[in-house]
Amino acid sequence: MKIAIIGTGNLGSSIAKGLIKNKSFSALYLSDKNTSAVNQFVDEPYVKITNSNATAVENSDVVIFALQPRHIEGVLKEVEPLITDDHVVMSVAAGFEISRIEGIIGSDKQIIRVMPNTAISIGKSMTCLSANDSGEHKLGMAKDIFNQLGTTMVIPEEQIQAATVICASGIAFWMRLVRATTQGAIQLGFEAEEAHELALQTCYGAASLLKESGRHPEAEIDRVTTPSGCTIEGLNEMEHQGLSSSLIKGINASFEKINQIKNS
Ligand SMILES: NC(=O)C1=CN([C@@H]2O[C@H](COP(=O)(O)OP(=O)(O)OC[C@H]3O[C@@H](n4cnc5c(N)ncnc54)[C@H](OP(=O)(O)O)[C@@H]3O)[C@@H](O)[C@H]2O)C=CC1
Ligand SMILES: O=C(O)[C@@H]1CCC=N1
Repeated sequence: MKIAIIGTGNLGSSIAKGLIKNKSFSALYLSDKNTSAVNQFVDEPYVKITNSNATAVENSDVVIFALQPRHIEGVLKEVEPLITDDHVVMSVAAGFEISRIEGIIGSDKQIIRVMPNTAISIGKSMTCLSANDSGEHKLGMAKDIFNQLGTTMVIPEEQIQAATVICASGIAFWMRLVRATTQGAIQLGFEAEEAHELALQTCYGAASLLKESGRHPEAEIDRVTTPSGCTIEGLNEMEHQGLSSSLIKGINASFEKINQIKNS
């Protein structure tokens, strides 16, 4: 499989890193105006780094557009004459709907919207996928690619905005919680590095326990909260201060913003 990534910034370079780690391509073209984020891969076998989006498209089967919403339209117009019926066009651009891509390259082209997060660089992304009618039969192939880089879920396109908030932005929300826990641990007397390790491994343990046990978070919480103990004291204070409510409000604010991006 010959893959091109156009736009190798934060997310494009993360996807490249994950793909290179897995060696899951016969050629990987990485195209950007400024390739500094991927120059580290210059000696990797079958990886070609270029400033030419056209070269990347012409030499690939799958083209992943990892551009900011304000740039994707111009680049799609630039390479549109080179996109054939055999290409699978993937876009990770937040808020940029399949109908807008179809409006530029045609609804007969195979198009898949892909919404990963930056953990794709280490093979731990939650990646949501949606296709247009022409691209529907390529969803299996897309799942094969992205299952090597984490977990995938095929969803209707109407839900991609929500998935962007929960999974793509969501990784930042979780990191902020880790950071806040670290700050609390420092206040309780740990050195910063120790505090970070304590917070991180505890967060990792919580996610792993839920994933492996399949149990509801509240069932696991019940196993931690000793009656009249310190855990329920802390949890109740957090809820009095609006922990769950503030997370849900943040998720809704993020969703409102992405809908503004969609309509701009
Ligand atoms: N970052 C994330 O975690 C996630 C991002 N997304 C979406 O992915 C997209 C990319 O985001 P992100 O990686 O953070 O953005 P970045 O700005 O980091 O990356 C975009 C890259 O595209 C380059 N670029 C701009 N114009 C062109 C062009 N004409 N030809 C080739 N390359 C060009 C930019 O160069 P320059 O900087 O010089 O303009 C930059 O290196 C966005 O649409 C975002 O919504 C989706 C999920 C998660
Ligand atoms: O913040 C953003 O708009 C992009 C989309 C999701 C993650 N980063």
